[in-house]
Amino acid sequence: MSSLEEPLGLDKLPSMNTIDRIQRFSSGSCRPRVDNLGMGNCWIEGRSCSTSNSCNEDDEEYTAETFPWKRQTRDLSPDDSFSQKTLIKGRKSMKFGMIDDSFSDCQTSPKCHTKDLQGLAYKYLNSIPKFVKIVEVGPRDGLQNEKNIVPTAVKIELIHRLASTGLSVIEATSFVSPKWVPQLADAKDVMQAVHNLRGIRLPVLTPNLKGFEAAIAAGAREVAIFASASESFSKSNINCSIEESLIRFQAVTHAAKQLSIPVRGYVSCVAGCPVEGPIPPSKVAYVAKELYDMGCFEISLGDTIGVGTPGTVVPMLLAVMAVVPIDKIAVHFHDTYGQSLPNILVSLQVSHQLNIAWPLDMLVF
Ligand SMILES: CC(C)(COP(=O)([O-])OP(=O)([O-])OC[C@H]1O[C@@H](n2cnc3c(N)ncnc32)[C@H](O)[C@@H]1OP(=O)([O-])[O-])[C@@H](O)C(=O)NCCC(=O)NCCSC(=O)C[C@@](C)(O)CC(=O)[O-]
Repeated sequence: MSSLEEPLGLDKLPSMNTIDRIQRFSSGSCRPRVDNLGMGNCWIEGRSCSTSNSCNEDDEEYTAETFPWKRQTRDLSPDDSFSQKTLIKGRKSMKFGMIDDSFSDCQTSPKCHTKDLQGLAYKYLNSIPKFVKIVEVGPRDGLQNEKNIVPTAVKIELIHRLASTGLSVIEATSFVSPKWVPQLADAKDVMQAVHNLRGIRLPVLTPNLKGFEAAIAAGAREVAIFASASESFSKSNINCSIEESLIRFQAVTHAAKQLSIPVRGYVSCVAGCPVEGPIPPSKVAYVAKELYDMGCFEISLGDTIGVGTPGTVVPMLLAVMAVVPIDKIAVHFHDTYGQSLPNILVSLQVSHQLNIAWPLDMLVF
C-alpha cells in the first residue's frame, strides 16, 4: 500500500504514474488496515510542503498548525509532545467531560431525581434530526480504492443487494479515465446492468463532458461532479486547477440542464489535504458556492482523508452555510482516524438546531 511517508514535493507530482497518484491521494490509501493497526502505524504520513494556492486570505492561521503527518507510535517518547498532549487532552475529556459530569453529579446530588435524568436523556437523544437522507457511495467510493479489481458481476450484485436493503440513492460507479481509476473501468457495463432498478436513484461521477456523455449513453439519470477545496488535491485527482475544474464542470452542468439531469456537487478536502494540511473554511465555502451557483442541487462536503474533527467540521459547515442554502448541504466523512461518527453526530446536531434533515453520504466500510 502506498503511503505519504516519503517526502513528496509538488514538483515531483508529474513524475508519478497516474495510478500511484490516485492511490496516494485517495482516502483508501489512508484508511487503517487490520495488519498495520497493531503496529501503531499512522495512515497519513508526510511532509510539510509549500502550496500553490491562490486563495491565501486565511492561510496564515491554518498553515501555522500542521497535521501530525509523522508516523504515530503507541510508545510515546518524551519528545512526542503533540501526540502526548492530544492523548492527555483526550483522556481528560473522556473522564471529566460534560456528559460524564452531568450524570455523575446528578447521581450524587440529593436535588437530582429521575426527572432530571430523563430531562438529560431527552436533551441528548433529541439533539439530532428524526431522519436523515442516506446516499450510499460504497460501489463507487469504496471500490475505486480496492487493490484488486472487483469483477463486474460482483459490483452489480452488490448494487442489487444494497438496493434490497431499502436504500433509495446508491452511487453506482464513475465515468472517469480507466487509466486513472482502472477499478471502475467497467462503468458502462455496471450502469447498463443496474440502470433499470426501480425506485432507486443511481448517480455516477462524471469529471468532464466525455464522462457525462458516456454516463448518459449507459443509462445514467443523475450525475455528480467533484471539485476540491485544495489546489494540490485538484491537480492530483483530476489533473487541473480548481478554476479549470470549475470551467469543466460548468460544461457538464450546462449539458445536464439540457437533458433535465440532476447534478450533485462534491467538494473534497473540506477539512484537510494530504499535501497542504488544513484547508481554510473560506476556500471550502468558495468552491461549494461555485458548484451551487452552476446548478448542483446538493453539495456534498467531503472530508476526503478523514482528518476532520468536530472542532474543525463545525466552523467549516458554518462557513458553507453562509453561502449555500442549508438544506442543500450534505456531508461525507471518511473514517481514517475514527472521527467519522463524531463528525456525523456534530453535523446532525447542527442541522437539528436549524430544523432540517441532513443528507448523509454513507461509506459502508
Ligand atoms: C479528469 C480526468 C479524466 C482528466 O484526465 P487527463 O489525463 O488530464 O485527461 P485528458 O483530457 O488529457 O485525457 C487523457 C485520456 O483520458 C481519456 N478521458 C478523459 N476523460 C475521460 C472520461 N471521463 N472517461 C474515460 N476516459 C476519459 C481521454 O480520452 C484520453 O484518452 P487517450 O486519448 O489517452 O486514450 C482524469 O484525471 C480522471 O479520470 N480523474 C478521476 C480521478 C478519480 O476518479 N478520483 C477519485 C474521485 S473521488 C473524489 O474525488 C473525492 C470524493 C468525490 O469521493 C469525495 C471525498 O471523498 O471527499
